[in-house]
Amino acid sequence: MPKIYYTKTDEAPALATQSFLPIIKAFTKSSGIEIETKDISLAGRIIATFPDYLENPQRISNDLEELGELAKTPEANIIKLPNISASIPQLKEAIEELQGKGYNVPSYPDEPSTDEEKEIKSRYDKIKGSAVNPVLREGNSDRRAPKAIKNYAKRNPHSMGAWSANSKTHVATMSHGDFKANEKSITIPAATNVRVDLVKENGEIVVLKDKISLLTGEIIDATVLSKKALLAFLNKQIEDAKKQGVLFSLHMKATMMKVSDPIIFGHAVETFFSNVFKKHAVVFNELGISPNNGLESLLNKLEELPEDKKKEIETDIENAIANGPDLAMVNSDKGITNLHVPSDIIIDASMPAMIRNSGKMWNSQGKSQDTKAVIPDSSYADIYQATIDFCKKHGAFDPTTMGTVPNVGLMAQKAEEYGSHDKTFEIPASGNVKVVDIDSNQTLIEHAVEEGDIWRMCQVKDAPIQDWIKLAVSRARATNTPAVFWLDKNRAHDAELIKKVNTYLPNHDISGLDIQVLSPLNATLFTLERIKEGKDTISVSGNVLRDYLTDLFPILEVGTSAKMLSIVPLMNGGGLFETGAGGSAPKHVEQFIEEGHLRWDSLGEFLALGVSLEHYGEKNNIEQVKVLASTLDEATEKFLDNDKSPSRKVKELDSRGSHFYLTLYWAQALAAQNESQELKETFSPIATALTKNESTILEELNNAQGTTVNLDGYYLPNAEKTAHAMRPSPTFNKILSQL
Ligand SMILES: NC(=O)C1=CN([C@@H]2O[C@H](COP(=O)(O)OP(=O)(O)OC[C@H]3O[C@@H](n4cnc5c(N)ncnc54)[C@H](OP(=O)(O)O)[C@@H]3O)[C@@H](O)[C@H]2O)C=CC1
Ligand SMILES: O=C(O)CCC(=O)C(=O)O
Ligand SMILES: [Mg+2]
Repeated sequence: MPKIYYTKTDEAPALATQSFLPIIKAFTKSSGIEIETKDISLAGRIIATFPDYLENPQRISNDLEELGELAKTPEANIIKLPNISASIPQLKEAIEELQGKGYNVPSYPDEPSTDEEKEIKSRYDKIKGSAVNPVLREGNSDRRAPKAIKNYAKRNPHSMGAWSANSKTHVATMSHGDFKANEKSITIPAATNVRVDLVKENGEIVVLKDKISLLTGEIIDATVLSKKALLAFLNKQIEDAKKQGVLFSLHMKATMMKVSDPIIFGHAVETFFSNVFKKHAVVFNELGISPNNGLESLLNKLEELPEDKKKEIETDIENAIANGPDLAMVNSDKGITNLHVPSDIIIDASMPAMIRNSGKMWNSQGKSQDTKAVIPDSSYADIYQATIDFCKKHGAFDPTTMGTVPNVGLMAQKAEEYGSHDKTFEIPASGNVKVVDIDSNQTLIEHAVEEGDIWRMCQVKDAPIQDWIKLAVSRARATNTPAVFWLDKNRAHDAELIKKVNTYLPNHDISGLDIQVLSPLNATLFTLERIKEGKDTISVSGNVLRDYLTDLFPILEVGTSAKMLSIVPLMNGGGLFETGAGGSAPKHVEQFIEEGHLRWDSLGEFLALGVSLEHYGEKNNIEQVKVLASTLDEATEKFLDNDKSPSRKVKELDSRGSHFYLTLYWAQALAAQNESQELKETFSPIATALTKNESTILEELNNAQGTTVNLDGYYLPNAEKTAHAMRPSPTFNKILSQL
């Protein structure tokens, strides 16, 4: 019997899983569906990577690798919850926690010197950053707000901060010397292998990458960000933020862009605290401080110093903060700034959250303030500036009337920038970087570089591009909605992609469809005008814009991307069902531990399960499973109608209570339907018992709130304690156990 694979991840979604997965298993059991859990949590991935360091019973299989292989098969049916894409500080915390629990995994070597340390670092580097999604995403992305969700948002609009035409909020981005400015791109005419060389000024050749295999029709592009230009830009923005009295806030994707963006983040930290770094250069060097890991890691390292030295540096840091522009805060109560941890402010979620909040972020007093959003590379920055300008002119969007913007995203097989980690280099010495065809020895792309510049190469294969264009046409057709390819003919990579769009679109029936190609800026303007008028527009975009737009529009339209349907039709016929675009919500865990209330909204999981069951039923031609899917859809609609999403406040309905209501409505829908007698018989008594015990169950769930919760760990919480904490209603558990 084929299986459904459910992923064990991290933080809030992992907690929610402890409550929701037993429900899924109970409901699918009588239909013979086996739900297998695969551990792709950060802790799980670390443990699976170092079997040779562990005792036998501690070893676990490499579930991510297995799922990655499975994703390439027609049998794949995977429900993927958000997981931590770890920055180095998070990775180190997780390692420390595991070591404290008796796992003898090695520490992360910051500056590996021996071969053994280099090998350890290379294993950790595969776990670092966004290491899960690109492995599983063997298909392109189809993310949208189902009608029921959109209707719910129209009836129950989330709060939207008002916009003033006088807002000083703006985007600051580089005008030259960045990735956008230096991009070069070509389409490969016939399969070949290339190498990346750095030819130093003295003629010496350093091979940066010895072999990259390319397929016929693959688009490659390479570009470089100038360190000098970046530093000049950052200095200017820090000064300007202070002059204008706005918050300085850096927005990056240090997780998915795990090589380039931590370096850029580090330059921002070092520039902001330039006097401190200059004055204490020797000590910092001795302590092995890297600005790329952020201010928090720096402050932790200071603990190793004698008290007076530590105090002196801390005072210098405090002075730098006091003398600089106001810094945007991640947590003003705890004094955590935008520059503390590279993965705290992630552009896809943080920019829309700011736009939703009147264009303001939080300052150190916990008050909201106009902001300079610093997005160093200009490739995609103008979509945010355009949205800000639009809000300044027209006021905030109105969720009760606005249209929707589904996305079809080019993502498969590590497409574009998000697959560039292994081809991104901080340049060790000035010279020229060349992409050289190994067979012909011909240089395909060349850039002059200086020491400290960041050079990178991206790839996107032809088959995923064809699949993406097909998916765009099929979504446009299915919904009769205009589709816009967000591509800039003046950008080298996009120009190559536009050629493909022009080649492959005629392979499809596009009669009567409105399909356009617009630059990201014009596409933003076109789309914003339309959503304001209540009209829908499909965005068809590359991988980075997929990521940005599937938070931007959902957050404006329905309050959070966690409520989105996120399907990845795998290119070999399987299905990967992601749970909205929401992340792993670390703040939710904090609240749960402090007061026993989990505000994680599992709508994304409900929707993913619905499409996963539908896929299962259709693929295996099992009517009963199709009924499970359609009744789950009904239950989800009722869940929305009755507003049973978790509240933000303790002692009110939380994730566990919301799961109870979904269960109740699902059981009721199964009891009410007549397509499957077997399901009707199985679920009628369950529906009756749940209905009868509603108030008892709610009371039991509510009583579990209001006190601190000890899960005995963050990255690897105690399984029993977590399961116990997430299933505190004996009445509910007993009813489920009857299935
Ligand atoms: N697909 C994936 O695997 C993804 C993983 N991530 C990872 O998640 C972590 C956090 O990323 P971050 O950028 O902060 O984004 P998050 O989406 O986790 O957090 C931003 C905010 O969005 C709201 N939110 C997100 N999901 C939900 C939900 N299901 N229910 C209710 N509210 C929700 C929360 O708001 P509030 O606090 O106001 O309740 C949350 O604090 C990182 O490690 C990141 O790498 C991020 C994106 C996707
Ligand atoms: O993989 C990650 O780090 C984040 C993924 C993400 O933000 C997305 O796909 O929307
Ligand atoms: Mg995202």
